[in-house]
Parts: sequence; structure tokens; C-alpha cells
Amino acid sequence: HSLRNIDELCASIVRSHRETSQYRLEELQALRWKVFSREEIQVYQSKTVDEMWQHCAVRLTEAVQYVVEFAKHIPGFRMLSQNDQIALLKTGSMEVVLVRMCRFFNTENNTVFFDGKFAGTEVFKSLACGDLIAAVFDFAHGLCALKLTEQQLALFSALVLINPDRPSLEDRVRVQRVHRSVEVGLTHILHRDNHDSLLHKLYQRMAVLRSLCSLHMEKLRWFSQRYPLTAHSLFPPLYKELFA
Ligand SMILES: CCS(=O)(=O)c1ccc(CC(=O)Nc2nc(-c3ccccc3)c(C(=O)c3ccccc3CC(C)C)s2)cc1
Repeated sequence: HSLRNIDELCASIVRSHRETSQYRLEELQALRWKVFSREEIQVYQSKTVDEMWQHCAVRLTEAVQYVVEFAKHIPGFRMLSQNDQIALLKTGSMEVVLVRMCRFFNTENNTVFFDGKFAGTEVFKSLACGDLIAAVFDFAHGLCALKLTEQQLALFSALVLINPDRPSLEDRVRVQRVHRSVEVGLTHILHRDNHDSLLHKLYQRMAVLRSLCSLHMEKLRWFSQRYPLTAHSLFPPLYKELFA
């Protein structure tokens, strides 16, 4: 790995992250105190379980579509086979959405940017999966505490996505090679930022991420069994393709 290659790899991943975030950090910062009124919260809480799940699935699918775009611009990712790209996105896209949440989570009032304003956990009450929402908020809190820069977040997102341990990969060795180059990039960035201790903490967060995503899949299975019509006909196709 010549230093030039590593710098080029980092630059392209950071550029891809910036171009595939629906909102710039400044925009989210400017909206931080725009929270839902009691009446608006009441409207969310009076939705039925399947209406609220459908509403979240649409939002999540939109966030996942941007993650797919992010992946496509990562140099090593494009070189992988179609099947391996899908296999990595199937399990990794939700994890990257959760990692990106540290951009749109306000730790001061425990709210997340959702539907144009910042929402507390009470907004998601009608989802009937308080444990998933509490776990997602806790995870976002923990990640925000690491105060990642956009560059560190971009490299960490790529590292989470290009995971050679995913099931049903055809060319695991090739994924390992790309994973290692991204890891060298992240280590390089953290060293340059004089924050070497962060890598170990980020690996600990990755373990929490996996359990959070399996909790999400478990809830999705519960939901699809209880509301088969909504899950099969009204969920966005990409959501079904990736999560069902
Ligand atoms: C990510 C790029 S960005 O420009 O920063 C950006 C761009 C756009 C937005 C707006 C946005 O889509 N916010 C969403 N919030 C949540 C959410 C909802 C419940 C709690 C915590 C966050 C969404 C979800 O549906 C979600 C996300 C992760 C895990 C679980 C869920 C809900 C489950 C039940 C499907 S989508 C925010 C930020």
C-alpha cells in the first residue's frame, strides 16, 4: 500500500459519503431544535401498528437507497461480483444507516431526525417495538459519544459495509483484501487525527451493531407474520429485497 494509494482511497470514500448523505451536517445542526409538537406526536401515536411500520419502512428504504449509492462509489466495492455486492448490502446497509444516525441524533434532548423534525422515542410508540427503538437510541448515543468526524464516519461506514465475515460470499478473499485496505485507510486517518485509541472502540461498536440488526430482523419477522398484507404489498420493494 503506497501512501498515495491510501490517500486516494480515503479521499474517494469521503467524497462518496459526502455525496450520498441526504443532508449536510450543517443542515442537520440548523434543524436540531425543531422538535415535534404535542399535537404532531399525538398524530404519530394514533397511527395503527401497520401504518407506522409502513411509514418507517418508507423512511428506512430511502436512507438505505443512499447507502447503496455510497457503496457503489467505493473503489474496491465496485470490483466485487454482483452477488457479493448484494450479499454485503443485504446485511450491511441497515448497519450503515445505524452508523450514520450519529449525524442526525441530538444527544442533548435524545431525539432523532425523522420526517423533517427531531423526534423522541415517544413518536415511535405505535410501532409496538419499544425495545428496538430504545436499543437504536442507545446505540446512537454511544456512537455520538465518540465524536467521529465526517471523514472518520465515512471510513467506518465503508469498513462496516465491506465485511468479509458476511454469509454466502462467493469470493471472501477478495472482500478481505478490500476490507483490509479500508482498515489501513481508517487507521491512517485516525493516526493523522492523533486518535489511535478510537479504532478499538469502533470495533466494539460493530459488535453492538450486529445484535441491533438481528433485533430489527426479529421485529420485522414478527411484523410480517402479524401483518402479512402490509409487509408483502405495501413495503417498498427494496426493503423486502434487503430485509425480508
Ligand atoms: C443518513 C443520511 S442523513 O442525511 O444524515 C439523514 C437523512 C434522512 C433522515 C431522516 C430519516 O430517514 N430518519 C429516520 N429515522 C429512523 C428512526 C426510526 C426510529 C428510531 C430511530 C431512527 C428511521 C428508521 O426507519 C429506522 C432507522 C434505523 C433503525 C430503525 C428504524 C425504524 C425501524 C422500526 C424500521 S429513518 C435522517 C438523516
